[in-house]
Amino acid sequence: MVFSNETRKQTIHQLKHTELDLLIVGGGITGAGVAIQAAASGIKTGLIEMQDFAEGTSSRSTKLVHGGIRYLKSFDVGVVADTVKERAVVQGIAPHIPRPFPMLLPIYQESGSTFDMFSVKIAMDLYDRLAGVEGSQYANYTVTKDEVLQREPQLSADNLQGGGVYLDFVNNDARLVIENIKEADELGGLMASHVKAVGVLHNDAGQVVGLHVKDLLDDTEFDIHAKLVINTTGPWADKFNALDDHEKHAPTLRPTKGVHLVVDGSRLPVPQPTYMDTGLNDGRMFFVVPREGKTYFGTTDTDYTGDYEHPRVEQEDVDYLLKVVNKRFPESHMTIDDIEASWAGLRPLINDNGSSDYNGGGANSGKVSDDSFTALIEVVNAYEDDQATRADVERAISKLETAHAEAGLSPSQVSRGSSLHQATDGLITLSGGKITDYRKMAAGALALIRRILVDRFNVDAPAVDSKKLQVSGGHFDPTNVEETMAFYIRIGVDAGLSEKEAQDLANRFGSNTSRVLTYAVDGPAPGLSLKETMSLRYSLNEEMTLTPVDYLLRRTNALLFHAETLAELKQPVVDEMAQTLGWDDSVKAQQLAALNAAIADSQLAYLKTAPAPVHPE
Ligand SMILES: Cc1cc2nc3c(=O)[nH]c(=O)nc-3n(C[C@H](O)[C@H](O)[C@H](O)COP(=O)(O)OP(=O)(O)OC[C@H]3O[C@@H](n4cnc5c(N)ncnc54)[C@H](O)[C@@H]3O)c2cc1C
Ligand SMILES: O=P(O)(O)OC[C@H](O)CO
Repeated sequence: MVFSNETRKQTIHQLKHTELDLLIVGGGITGAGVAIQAAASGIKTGLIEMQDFAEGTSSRSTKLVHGGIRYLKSFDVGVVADTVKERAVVQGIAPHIPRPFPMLLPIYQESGSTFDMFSVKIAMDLYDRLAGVEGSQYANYTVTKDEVLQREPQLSADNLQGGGVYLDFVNNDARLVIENIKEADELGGLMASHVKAVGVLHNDAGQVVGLHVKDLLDDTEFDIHAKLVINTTGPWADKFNALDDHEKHAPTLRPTKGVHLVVDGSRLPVPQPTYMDTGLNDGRMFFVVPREGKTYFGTTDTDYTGDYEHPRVEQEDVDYLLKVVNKRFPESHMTIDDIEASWAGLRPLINDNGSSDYNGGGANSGKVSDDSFTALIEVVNAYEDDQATRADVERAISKLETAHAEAGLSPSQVSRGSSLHQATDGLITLSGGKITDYRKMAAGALALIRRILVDRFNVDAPAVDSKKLQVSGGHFDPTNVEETMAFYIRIGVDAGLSEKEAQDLANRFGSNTSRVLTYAVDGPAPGLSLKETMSLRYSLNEEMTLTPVDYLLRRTNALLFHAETLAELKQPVVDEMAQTLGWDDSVKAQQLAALNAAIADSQLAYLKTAPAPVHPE
């Protein structure tokens, strides 16, 4: 049991009895990126995640590693420059995960268009230059209206001018997280899922020295002591900071919900990822992405104040996305009954203007939100009562210096930049950003963490080159992906798999494939194929997979892109997990019920069976 339910018990024991150098709270891509770099530097690192790893936003993205070409329109060149350069870095450290897949950008002449044929070429040239792909096989080019329709004959031809084609990457977001977490564990990090931070510990000097946490698997509570704590809780960042009763953390997040829907590829056949204006003059662009015989499309971008752990797809989200897809693909006549799966996630957008050094500020508008204004007044009052320092006031003012008109920005206008901040009690918060620039965000945080460790604690942790720090499964030459995959496919076939099955495992597990193949020496588990047996047993023993939903949604994506296999797959998966994890019948029944609920939610059963709205005559 390398990274499993068994080893989790030992990890919890160590977290209780070790003073860490660094405690990370939040096991999405941001926390995972910090964990792998900290552990690689020899920093005594712990990470706690209250759900499954990646169960928050980092398994609910558009599953792209991309620079956000549309951000060029709002001159957020800083974010684009950071993220588009990071595409190649992420591919280099996780070569079995992001794959290059040129994007088609159809251009329509209509009010509110993001680009026209002239500006799209400028944007693509800038995008390529920032990414360093000019002159390569992936250099961008424009195509005529006929060429666009040749590629996607179902696209509406009305006002279609032509299109652009430029490089971006498709990604497996949840897999990228778990591979970082596994590597951090391999490097000595203490990684624990289903542990929730419920309080912040301070010493007599008012400095943060750890967290009070709850193991959600057995409801026990305990303290974890650490020299430094970093908040990487994404959309929850303000909620977590509110636990810190020694500090007045101004709210910074403006979470917006984004929804994706999945249909069979035959219902919406696109040969490549396609990105275009919605055509509703709402400032939104819209992805349509082919994946494993399906097509998914999205997203919405709406302010959100609901349940952060379970953001739901609502009728208005479905109506919006179907309206857009039926406008752009008028022959598809898509309805809710075509939807096979769906997911909703929360963007951790930074509402205030105190973005990190990674991002450009916005035009100085002078207008600020009530929250920011109140926070400033409170810190000035505290200063006058000798409860805050001059630095606190200066920090609050600096947050307003390049103020966006926060209240005036639509969700899609808010920068996708990141923020790195240390409060006076020492608590560090790394928030915002995207999956694509997670490595760079973490590198910035590690530079701060290493500086504090040496200045305050005389802990001198060596820097690592995070651009070469490969994740689990990614230990091979990133310039040789096809040949490496061919090798793992060959050994998979030798182990009794079909070519297709071997390819699936090689794509999923990369350089770990050799270990995966050892997990079915005694043949397939009852009701499972040899491939599924290998994959499930490896995932239970080496990927901290604790529930059927962990496996079918986040470790394999079957729930999203292979809905037709679930009826046959779910019971044998639950049976094999029960066998391995020692579940009694009642636990088994609970797990099967939770899986059925997750499948029903993904398939929008609660909307499909809802009575049709009664329209007044
Ligand atoms: C619809 C949509 C589409 C997107 N598409 C893309 C894309 O294609 N490419 C891209 O690069 N980016 C994309 N993004 C942005 C990207 O998904 C996010 O920036 C990124 O996933 C945020 O990761 P995170 O680790 O900061 O947050 P999360 O992944 O949400 O992780 C935070 C974790 O903290 C945990 N947590 C919270 N409170 C506590 C606590 N008290 N104790 C313990 N744990 C706690 C949560 O359970 C959660 O797992 C998209 C986002 C959305 C919503
Ligand atoms: O935040 P947006 O609007 O750029 O949308 C996120 C995309 O779907 C992929 O990053």
